[in-house]
Amino acid sequence: MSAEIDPVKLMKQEVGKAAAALVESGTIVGLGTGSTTAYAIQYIGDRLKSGEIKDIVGIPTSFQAEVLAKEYGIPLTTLDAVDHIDIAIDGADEVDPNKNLIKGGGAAHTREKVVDALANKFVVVVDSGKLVERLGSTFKLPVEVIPMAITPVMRAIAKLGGKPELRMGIRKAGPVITDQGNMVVDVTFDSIDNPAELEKTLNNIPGVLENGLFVGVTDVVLVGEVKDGKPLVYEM
Ligand SMILES: O=C[C@H](O)[C@H](O)[C@H](O)COP(=O)(O)O
Repeated sequence: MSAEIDPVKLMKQEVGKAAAALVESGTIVGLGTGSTTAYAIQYIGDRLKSGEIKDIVGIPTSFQAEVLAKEYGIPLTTLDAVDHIDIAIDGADEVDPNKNLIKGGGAAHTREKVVDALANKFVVVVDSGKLVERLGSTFKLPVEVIPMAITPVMRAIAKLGGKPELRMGIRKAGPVITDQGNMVVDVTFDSIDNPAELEKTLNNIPGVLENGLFVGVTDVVLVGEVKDGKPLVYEM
């Protein structure tokens, strides 16, 4: 009897492989965070190992991406050592029809925004369950906040009409702590009508480091889908 293959895992694998195929020899590659990008990192490593591509360097967007890149043999560098990024590959929690995103489900959105926004080509990898008509409809908006400002920031967000919740750790007592040593507030908004404006408004609250709205940054969205039991990838 053959074991059931998880369709979501299959979509993530296929879309990760499709994104990894876009990486060319001699390029600087932004390495995103999350379970979908993890497959892209794995396949980039496979292509390097097989000699299909050579001379690439990665810029990780998180501790997780750094660990995976090392595991799969991708040499790493930092933003201090390069003057551009050719391509960045990263996941998302929601994608709207204008290719705007909510990111930060893994609390990595601050570094991701730095790297993804610098890339000449920013490729988003998602399974079809992440596509939404309106941002905020299925996922709470992550906001990274410096710890001493957590109470006033939550108050300010509530005044904007959001319902903020401090993100708590799983198998760790207390709040989630980001790679920068900060906390994350997940905010429910009844409706995000103007993502560009909300992105700026939230970042303007003293104590907010960065929020998970990525507006006007994406170049390509690769979507993984399973149809009749078979995985397929298309560009949105
Ligand atoms: O902070 C995490 C990132 O923004 C991820 O790229 C995002 O949460 C999507 O992750 P996944 O591919 O695991 O759904």
